[in-house]
Amino acid sequence: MRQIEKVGAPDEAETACSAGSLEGRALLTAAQMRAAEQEAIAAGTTGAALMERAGAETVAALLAHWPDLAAGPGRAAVLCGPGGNGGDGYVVARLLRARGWEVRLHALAPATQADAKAQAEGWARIGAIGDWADAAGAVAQADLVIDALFGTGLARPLGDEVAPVIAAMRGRRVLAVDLPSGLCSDSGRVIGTHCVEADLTVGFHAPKAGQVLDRGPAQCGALALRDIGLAEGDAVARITAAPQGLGKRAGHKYGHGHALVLAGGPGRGGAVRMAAQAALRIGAGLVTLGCPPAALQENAARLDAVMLRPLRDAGALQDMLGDARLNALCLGPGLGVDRAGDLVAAALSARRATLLDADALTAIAEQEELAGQLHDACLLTPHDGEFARLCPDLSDRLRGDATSGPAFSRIDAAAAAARRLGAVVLLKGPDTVIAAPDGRVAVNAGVYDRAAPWLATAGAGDVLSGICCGLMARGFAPYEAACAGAWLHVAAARRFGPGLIAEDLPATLPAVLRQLLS
Ligand SMILES: NC(=O)C1=CN([C@@H]2O[C@H](COP(=O)(O)OP(=O)(O)OC[C@H]3O[C@@H](n4cnc5c(N)ncnc54)[C@H](O)[C@@H]3O)[C@@H](O)[C@H]2O)[C@@H](O)CC1
Ligand SMILES: [K+]
Repeated sequence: MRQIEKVGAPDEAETACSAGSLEGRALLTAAQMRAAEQEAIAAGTTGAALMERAGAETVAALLAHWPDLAAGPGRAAVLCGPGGNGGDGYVVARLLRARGWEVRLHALAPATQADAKAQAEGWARIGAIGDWADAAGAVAQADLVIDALFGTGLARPLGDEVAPVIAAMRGRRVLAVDLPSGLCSDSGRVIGTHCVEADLTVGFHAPKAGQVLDRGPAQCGALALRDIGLAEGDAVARITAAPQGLGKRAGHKYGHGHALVLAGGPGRGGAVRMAAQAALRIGAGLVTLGCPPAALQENAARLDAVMLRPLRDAGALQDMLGDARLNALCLGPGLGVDRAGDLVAAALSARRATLLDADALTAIAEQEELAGQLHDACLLTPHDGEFARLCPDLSDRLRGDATSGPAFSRIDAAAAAARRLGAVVLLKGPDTVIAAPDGRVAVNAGVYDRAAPWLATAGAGDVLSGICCGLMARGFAPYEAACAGAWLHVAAARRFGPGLIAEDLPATLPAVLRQLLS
């Protein structure tokens, strides 16, 4: 994935957005971006001034990103669409030309938006607006391609007349203004089939959801965010940030919570043992692994600090939960589909903080009455396949072809699932989305981080479950535990780096914590 090589690569200083600089940022939809623009216009600025600023910031960002282009002028192909995005393109063309660049500009369609029209007229006084039929030729000869076809106003698939021009971009440096054309600003999905693949995307004001979700990072390349003087308004989600409150007071281990992690039969305990260790590492005072008697010996041979309890069936779990000090439960990894339903029912009736993953999610998907017992102290951590079983209709909308914008997004899907299930949902992926039933949504944008590919390893998700469960034992509410857990999970992977296997994640947590708490 190209953006991962770029961000955090040796040229990091010129790359405006790494995972670090996106942390905590508000994510906007196209409608929210338009509202911020309208608010600024109502407060006295003009659309023309914003467009001028956007164009100037784009040029500044490209010169910062590619110092060799700053050293001397080259040849640019500027591709303009009919709306505001095209308007930004006309500004960029004028500014590059003023710096001595040879600029060939091609309009896909005449400018129709008022400010863009004025910019197009201004450009026409100093340069030519070439035919679209010649755009591919100009692109093939350019040192730099400026994609200013469509931004937040993309409403339908790009026409086939764009395909040869996109094909000609191969091997060229491509800068997308605001968004790579063809990419949906709200979902990060490609509308239709054609989409520009940029090396650098210069976004304005705030990151857009589509820049961090789904195909967004791959199509955007590196992301440079530039201020254009708008005020912060509503946001659809936030990017996760380094968690607060992980320091520990001195005191008895029971003061730091007691997590119960349930395991399946012999030979199925690897995932659960990693989850239990992660829960301990993240600071739960005590962690007990409950497993069928036949698996006790195997687990005992591989665990020391984690306590073991035989747990024959759901009745035994109910008895065990008579101990109110067991304040967080983890059901899922390796549990076994045969036993999962009864155990999940017993766990849910105790109404403790409960993490549900893997086999526990399958049981909930298959037994409607279990879904009805979910409560707001539950955290569900499905990957895409599990999500499809839990909420097939939402998954279908997410996976179906996107033919018009804005398309249904992973944020929409996770938020709808959280509302429907009445529980926190963490939808796993390179762009993990965490949604609470009260409407809060966060995105863990590990995609802009070199750790992401190393996290695609067996058992990594089980460790995430353990981290989140450990945090819930420590008293974090499920949504906060999920946000912190997802962040810590990526931070551990980033710290460990290449060659990571799931076991390394719990072992790396202390170093991550040390850095956070220093
Ligand atoms: N919202 C803001 O605050 C600012 C927006 N600016 C720029 O303006 C852009 C948004 O402008 P617009 O809302 O005009 O949207 P766009 O410029 O993205 O395009 C909208 C126009 O394209 C047409 N269209 C949509 N999809 C099409 C398709 N597949 N094929 C052919 N035509 C299609 C629409 O009918 C409309 O005429 C932003 O992306 C950004 O680049 C900047 O100038 C700065 C300020
Ligand atoms: K664009």
